[in-house]
Amino acid sequence: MASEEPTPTPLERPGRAADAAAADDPGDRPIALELESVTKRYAETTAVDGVSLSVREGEFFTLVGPSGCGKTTTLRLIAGFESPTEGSVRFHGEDVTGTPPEERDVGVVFQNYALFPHMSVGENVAYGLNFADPPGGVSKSGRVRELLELVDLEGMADREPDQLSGGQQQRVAIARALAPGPDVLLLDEPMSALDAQLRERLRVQVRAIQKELGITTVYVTHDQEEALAISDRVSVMRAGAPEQVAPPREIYRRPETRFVAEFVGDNNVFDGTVRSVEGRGANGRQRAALEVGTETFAVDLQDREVSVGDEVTFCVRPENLRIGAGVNATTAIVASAEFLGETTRVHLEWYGQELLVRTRDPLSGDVTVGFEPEDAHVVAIDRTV
Ligand SMILES: Nc1ncnc2c1ncn2[C@@H]1O[C@H](COP(=O)(O)OP(=O)(O)OP(=O)(O)O)[C@@H](O)[C@H]1O
Repeated sequence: MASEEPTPTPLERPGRAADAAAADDPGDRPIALELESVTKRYAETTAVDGVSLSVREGEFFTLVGPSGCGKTTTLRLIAGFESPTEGSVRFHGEDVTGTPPEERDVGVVFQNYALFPHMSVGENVAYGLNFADPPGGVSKSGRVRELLELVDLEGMADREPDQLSGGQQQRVAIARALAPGPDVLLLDEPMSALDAQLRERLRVQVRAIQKELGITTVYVTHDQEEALAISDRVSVMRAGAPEQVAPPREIYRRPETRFVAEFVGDNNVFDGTVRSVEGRGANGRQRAALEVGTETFAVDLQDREVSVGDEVTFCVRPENLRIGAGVNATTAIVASAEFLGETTRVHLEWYGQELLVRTRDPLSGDVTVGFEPEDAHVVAIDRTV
């Protein structure tokens, strides 16, 4: 008799949220939405280029990348505002490629709030119901009240949108998108119109709302720091396709390509040639001696296999470049410094290449920097054979 039970509202989805919370690894949850080999072309431009990805139930999944890499188009393909030139979109295994947006059970939040200025906050949220009855058998006003409570705007129903701050307006837009109890929430750069402080506060609130509802969420941003802070998994996109899809820590610590290494956070990227490969050290990993210009550095290979003569690209995060360190030591010249409060970001000149290092103490002149072999991460190998 399940079909006779009222549809649960998102606020009443503790089962789903609890299930999602119980499964620590999002990889254990069923797939909520999937793109398979999706391409979108506009005349000369290929906006999305053969993208395959899947998002699990209750997952917060972020598309991040530079301007024009296809983030918004990917989101619009999921929403149904665009149809793919090739490929298919599936929700819970069901093909929705030809299904119009209003039949897809998605709530969408755009960058510019898009609230109706002549309607009150409460009327704006109620509009999200699209004249349908509220889910869960609650009254329309009850539904508006519970949504405003969810987004921390209780008591604001009678205000006009222009009496609210940008962050509050965006929370009204989120409440409106959630009103009909959608299965999936899609957010396209929802914070880019806000100042830095508001953005940081709103991203904590958005994550809390998403977790409370356990709602599958796809989020678009060009801000890599925001992507790392808010997501379960991140897809770093480049030229219409994902370059790496992984949890934030993995994206940061183990970027798979030079592009990801350079796009996400500060990094020092080196190109070297393998001169020798040592056996496994105490940590069980192989270590290579890499010639970079006139220097030779010892680099842990983690699980990568290299041969003598291979060209290898590796990176070392600025916080892992140690001043005065004895291991892998080399000399660089201080070019400039930016005081950031907790730390200072120092730009060093090193054989025509810029290196970044983070320190607490002021630096000047010539400095010795080094890094531990295990703090280097190999991002690409160009084999000689
Ligand atoms: N309706 C359209 N007609 C023609 N080209 C389009 C259309 N929409 C997007 N494009 C092009 O497709 C590419 C991807 O655009 P998209 O908006 O998806 O990128 P984005 O990563 O979201 O960029 P941004 O961060 O600047 O919003 C761009 O080159 C863009 O100019």
